[in-house]
Amino acid sequence: MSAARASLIDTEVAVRSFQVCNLPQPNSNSNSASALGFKHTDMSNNQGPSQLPAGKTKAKKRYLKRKKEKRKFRSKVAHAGISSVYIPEEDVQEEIGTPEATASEINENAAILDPPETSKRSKKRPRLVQDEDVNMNEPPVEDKRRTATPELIGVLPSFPLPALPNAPSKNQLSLQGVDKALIDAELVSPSTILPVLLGKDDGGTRLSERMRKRLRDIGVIELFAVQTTLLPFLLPPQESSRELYLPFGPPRDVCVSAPTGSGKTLAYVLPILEILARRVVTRLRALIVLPTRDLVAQVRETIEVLSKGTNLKIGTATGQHSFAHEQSQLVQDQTSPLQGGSSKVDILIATPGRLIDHIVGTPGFSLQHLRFLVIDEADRLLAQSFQDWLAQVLAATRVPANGAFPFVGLSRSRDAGAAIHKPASFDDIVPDGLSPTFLQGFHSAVSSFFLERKTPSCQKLLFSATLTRDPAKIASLELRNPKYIVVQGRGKDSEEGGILDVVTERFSMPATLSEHMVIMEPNLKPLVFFHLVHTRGITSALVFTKSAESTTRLVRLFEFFETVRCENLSVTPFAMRAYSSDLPANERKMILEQFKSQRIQILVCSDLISRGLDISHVSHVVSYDVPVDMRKYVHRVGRTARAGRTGDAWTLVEEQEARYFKQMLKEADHLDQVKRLRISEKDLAPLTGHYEVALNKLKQVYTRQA
Ligand SMILES: Nc1ncnc2c1ncn2[C@@H]1O[C@H](COP(=O)(O)OP(=O)(O)OP(=O)(O)O)[C@@H](O)[C@H]1O
Repeated sequence: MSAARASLIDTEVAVRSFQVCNLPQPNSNSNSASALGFKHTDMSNNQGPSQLPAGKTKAKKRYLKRKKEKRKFRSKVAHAGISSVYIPEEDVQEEIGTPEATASEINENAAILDPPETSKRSKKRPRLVQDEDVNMNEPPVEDKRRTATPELIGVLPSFPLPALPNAPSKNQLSLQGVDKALIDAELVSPSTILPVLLGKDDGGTRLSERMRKRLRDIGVIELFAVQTTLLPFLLPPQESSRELYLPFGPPRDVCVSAPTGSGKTLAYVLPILEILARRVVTRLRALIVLPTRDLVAQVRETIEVLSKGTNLKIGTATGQHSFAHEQSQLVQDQTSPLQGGSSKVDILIATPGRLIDHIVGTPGFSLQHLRFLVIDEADRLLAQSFQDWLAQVLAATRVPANGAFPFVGLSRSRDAGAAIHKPASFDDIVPDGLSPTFLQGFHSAVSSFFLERKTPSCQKLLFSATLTRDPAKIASLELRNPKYIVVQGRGKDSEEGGILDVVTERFSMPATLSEHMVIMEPNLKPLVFFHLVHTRGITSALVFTKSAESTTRLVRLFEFFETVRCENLSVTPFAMRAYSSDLPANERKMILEQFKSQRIQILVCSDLISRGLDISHVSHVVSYDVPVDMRKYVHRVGRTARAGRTGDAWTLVEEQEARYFKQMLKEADHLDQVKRLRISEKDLAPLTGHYEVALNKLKQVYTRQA
């Protein structure tokens, strides 16, 4: 069969299918057939019998006769007013040449299939789109560029014009890539407090009767928001169900962001003491890491006060004493190869440097039994990478992946890995504890139901007023299903705002803090400071400078000034002292004691003590030199207005620094909170004479030194 013939057959098939559907025939068929050179009888014209070939067959005659009868019948029907019978001419014509099909059969089929309206419509052009194709839910969008006929506009579907998607909001963008746990943080209002009740009823605090009594004894009558949130999370409801270790349901780690002075220390100290109070044997079960010796001493004091009557032993490792002395204070037995170490303390408070020294170099010092690992001032400690302290501490709390016994203490090597993971023979092992980490070490050697692999129960608790959201730093902590708790400060009511504030590192401030800035010429800065000291009712102030040199100069100038001012007056000069890391430890301790007992009214220091230091009576904080970043600002001003007390913070800003400082506050969404204090020359006039004398005296001192 040639391709041309195949094409013709296809054409005929198409024509038939059109007939069945009663659609008009495409005219092109006959044209295409003739164009291909085939002799083709054009059946589309309504030709009469005269055009038939001369020799008629019987069938054709019969057909013509019937056709004639049909015409007669049609004209009769028309006369009778019956117009609903449809007899398509085309169908009749098509049947010519197919003698089997009679005109009456065709006529019958046509009458059944097609109502008269259809016959009219079939003559029209087929509609491109049916009405029901158009989505009625969407209003048609008029495309003015199209020049369609009104008929087409009515029937064509309308598609929305392309448009740019809505840009994500700034808030949405801020949350992108942020740890899901942080987005799901629990937001806590500072007003969430609980009373500390005496007697059987714990008032929802989950604290034991003994602990509540102890708190009342030291004047704590209610728990602050961060404490009321964390205690129920860390303490099971029943005292009797407080297991030391949870090998089959390891606890979740916790990250807490709460303003300065909001009571974060008690929030971790109380649950640690409550859980460890059940221990029988002394092991190192809680490790608290802090960035400075001063903070270690402060937290130790708090724990000692609250742990009275529990028999828990507390130790510190800060490097303040000799290494050998610390070793003897921390480890019972430095000679026996005890699997879990042999600790003299239940709770160790340490700075990271000295802690690593003990992990690496103290025989019998082990973190295998650790139940709590607290990292206070977490953002600052995570920023410290010396000796890779965090990785070493985490490694010391778990068993190595190869399943070797975690054997500690016999190596004095400086290589921590060697000390912690040194494999030992089974004979060397002297089991002395049942912490999950300890038991994990046995798994590879002894297969037993009782020694089936347990999950370490070491729970990490992170705290800061300026918690980092840096995913890399958080990842380095290897947190287990962490829960974030965010205590909102002043003016942070909305849920979205609370999380966004943490995510965008806009830190909360205590609600009781008032903040001011004074912008002045640089040469007037000391005089402005002296003016504030004498006119703003200072009783106890912390003053922050940018360097030890700046501290020394300010203290000397102030001493000269006070001497001159008080010469002719019967008043006691203000006592101001410098507090810096250059001073020997015991002198620093003494100065701090004098400040705490208010024998010194003004302490001038660097950012060394801007974090964590808790001195309740500090009425004012002065940033004599502007802080370099918002974190430092938050911690400096946070030395006042603690635990619900009021406090004032002033920042002295030299004219050329004003733009930078304001921008820093603006970026932290905090500019509105810091009011500008204007001090005129008239205000300063009463002090100018004394100031000039003091300045000259200082110049003489420096000239002599040079
Ligand atoms: N429930 C309480 N009732 C009364 N005083 C409390 C309570 N909880 C804590 N305090 C006191 O509030 C002060 C601030 O507490 P803490 O030092 O723990 O604050 P912080 O949140 O750690 O502050 P920072 O971030 O500056 O270190 C301390 O003097 C503490 O004794």
